[in-house]
Amino acid sequence: MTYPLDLTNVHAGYGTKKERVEILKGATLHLDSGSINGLLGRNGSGKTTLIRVALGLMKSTEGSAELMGVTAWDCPNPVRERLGYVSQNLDYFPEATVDRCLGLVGSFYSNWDNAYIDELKDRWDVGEASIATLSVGQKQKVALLMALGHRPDLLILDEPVASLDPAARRSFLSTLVELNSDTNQTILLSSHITSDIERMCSHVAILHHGQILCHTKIDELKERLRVVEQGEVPLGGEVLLKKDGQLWVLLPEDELERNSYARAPGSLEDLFLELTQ
Ligand SMILES: Nc1ncnc2c1ncn2[C@@H]1O[C@H](COP(=O)(O)OP(=O)(O)OP(=O)(O)O)[C@@H](O)[C@H]1O
Repeated sequence: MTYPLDLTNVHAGYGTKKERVEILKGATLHLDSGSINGLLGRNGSGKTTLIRVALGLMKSTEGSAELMGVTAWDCPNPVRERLGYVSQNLDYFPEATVDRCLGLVGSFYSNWDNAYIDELKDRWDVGEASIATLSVGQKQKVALLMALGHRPDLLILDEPVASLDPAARRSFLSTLVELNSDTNQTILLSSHITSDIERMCSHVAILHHGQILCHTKIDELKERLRVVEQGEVPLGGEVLLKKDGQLWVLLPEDELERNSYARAPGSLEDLFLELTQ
């Protein structure tokens, strides 16, 4: 099966052979086509590093990273054209105006949709100014426009809404959900705002200690996660974590009614904090 993004047992880190820090230690993540995935992890857990490997900007030392079935590191241009990416670094073309900047990026793509960009500019209230004079939130909007104009099949966003005000954040996130339902676009979005992830994503992936602790539908995670004693994992239960002598397990459907299991916290934020403490 070919996934838009397929990471298997990825190891990656920084530094020289002598002084190396391993950040990803066997991370595995397969994104289903058309899914919207929130990537959660504590500060410094390696979300940006995982995104760099996924995009072929950084080479893994072990494991494999594939985009649409081809190795991310050697990804050919026709596959790259199907990607959209917004990084945390927003200092693109500071001397250019917004339109000049969008025009330049658009000229790289044969399918750039100017009408769509104009519509989004109106919707997000993006005016004409030189990039250098924009606030961080305004720059973030321009970066998002640059990533959306060619309607990519896979959109990877590294904390895209961190600097947007609540109104702009909602508007942007609902545009993403619309896009996804119109075009079956696959989205990976890292964010610390768990309520946003809960509201707009179908799936959540939690990165912890260099591995993807779980990657599940959010509803299922909230419904099926229970704490069980050692030796009590039911058949078909998926152990996510061992903590304080207990196991955090995704129960199979037919075990949900048993009362002997302690229910995990209800909100994604509480759950994330519990899982990664
Ligand atoms: N270019 C680099 N060289 C050396 N170390 C780096 C580099 N980039 C990141 N790191 C280190 O790798 C670790 C993971 O960083 P990364 O940016 O991937 O985490 P993150 O989960 O995206 O963090 P945040 O949520 O704070 O944005 C951190 O300890 C960071 O200091």
